[in-house]
Amino acid sequence: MDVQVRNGSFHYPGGAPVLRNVNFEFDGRGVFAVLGPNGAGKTTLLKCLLGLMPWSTGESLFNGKPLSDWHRTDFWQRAAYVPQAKLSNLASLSIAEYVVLGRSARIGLFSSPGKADWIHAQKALEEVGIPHLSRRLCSEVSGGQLQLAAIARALANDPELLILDEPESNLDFRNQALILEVIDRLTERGPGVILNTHFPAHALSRAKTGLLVPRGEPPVFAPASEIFTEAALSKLFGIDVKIRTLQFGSKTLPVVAALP
Ligand SMILES: Nc1ncnc2c1ncn2[C@@H]1O[C@H](COP(=O)(O)OP(=O)(O)OP(=O)(O)O)[C@@H](O)[C@H]1O
Repeated sequence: MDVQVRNGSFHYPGGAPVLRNVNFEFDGRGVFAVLGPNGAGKTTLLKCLLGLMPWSTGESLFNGKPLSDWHRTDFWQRAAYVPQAKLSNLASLSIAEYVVLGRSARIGLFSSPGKADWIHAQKALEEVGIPHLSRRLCSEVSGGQLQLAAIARALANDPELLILDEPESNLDFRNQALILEVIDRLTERGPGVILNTHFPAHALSRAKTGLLVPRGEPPVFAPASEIFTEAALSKLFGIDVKIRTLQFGSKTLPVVAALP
């Protein structure tokens, strides 16, 4: 699904502007990365993009159509959003029940999930490597496992567009790699991924295009090769950043270091 933001700006009621002059386009193929320091407005940007909070000015368009013209159910059958992990009020659900909720936009308002919905949920749990946790309560798994379940919940919806807000932040080294693998498999099959990440190496290794979100300045939209550079990242984070590549057989992996 093609995604565009035109002239987006946002301020909380009575507050200073958090975002201004947000302009970007993602063709819905591969990975689009969002990178910036804490508090710059990346989560706010994702919420405004998806209409979960209203842009103060500007608009989001999906497949060229303003979000306001989309039927909500139609939109949420195609898009899935994974916010930063929170247990909230879902603690009493099993992981399988939590994941099947990802099918909500495809299940009638007064209907219960059918066999096909449970199969989708189980497949999604397998995709993120935690099918064995399906009967466990959400309150009985770790923060990282809950994060994996949240991603499974989004995958259960078979989205065309997946929006991930810091999906790796709660995860150990192995599970971070697992999520990147899931993203790779997914984007090969078709769905596009918008990835808000605190890991420049993840943005650098996956994204074709992206958005740098500095604090208090308009975001910079450009091809990854232009914005995920030592100079741009050093300026963005206010610290000397060095990028090197490591070769492992046929794989080239970027390594990004911040030098104090
Ligand atoms: N409900 C709110 N009311 C007022 N200000 C808020 C609210 N939520 C967030 N903010 C402020 O808006 C700014 C942007 O917050 P946001 O969560 O979008 O940043 P972020 O770039 O996603 O940060 P992080 O990388 O730390 O997750 C911050 O300065 C934050 O303090």
